[in-house]
Amino acid sequence: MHKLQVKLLDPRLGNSIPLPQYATAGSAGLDLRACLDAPMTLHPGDTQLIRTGMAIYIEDPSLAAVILPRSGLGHKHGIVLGNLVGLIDSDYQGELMVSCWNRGQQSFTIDVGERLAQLVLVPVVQAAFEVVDEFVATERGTGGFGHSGRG
Ligand SMILES: O=c1ccn([C@H]2C[C@H](O)[C@@H](COP(=O)(O)OP(=O)(O)OP(=O)(O)O)O2)c(=O)[nH]1
Ligand SMILES: [Mg+2]
Repeated sequence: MHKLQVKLLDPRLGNSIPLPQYATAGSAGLDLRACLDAPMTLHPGDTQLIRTGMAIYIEDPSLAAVILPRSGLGHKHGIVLGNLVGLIDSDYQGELMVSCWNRGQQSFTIDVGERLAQLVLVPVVQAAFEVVDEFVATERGTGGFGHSGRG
């Protein structure tokens, strides 16, 4: 298991609000919880930046983290991310924030400590551009955006 430095920025984290954890042995994501002072209602179309009460320092530039929606909240309640996906840089040391967007038709109340989104650690390959005049030809070439047809 990879070690990840974490700062607890809210005294409730690890006490009344559990620290994010993998729900099962095979889980890819750590559920991030809403560090709210009181329940917050998101009306249809609303977006709010919600604190998680914690900061991580990934440190290794060959890693990053992504914040993804939880499928149940997104599918059943329309609660997804205002930025669709959050990308956490390896050198970011600030509080992890979740942009919460109610894309649904009904208001939704986020409870204090509710699991809102999930954090997934991912490998990253940083690239250095090498400018060329021509690429080695491929079968696809410049075809894209449905070039290979449907079905
Ligand atoms: O959902 C998110 C997305 C980003 N971040 C933090 C970590 C990330 O490293 C930093 C910057 O994110 P990003 O590069 O996506 O945003 P930007 O708009 O390009 O801001 P910046 O100019 O600070 O890079 O904000 C979050 O806490 N939550
Ligand atoms: Mg950026």
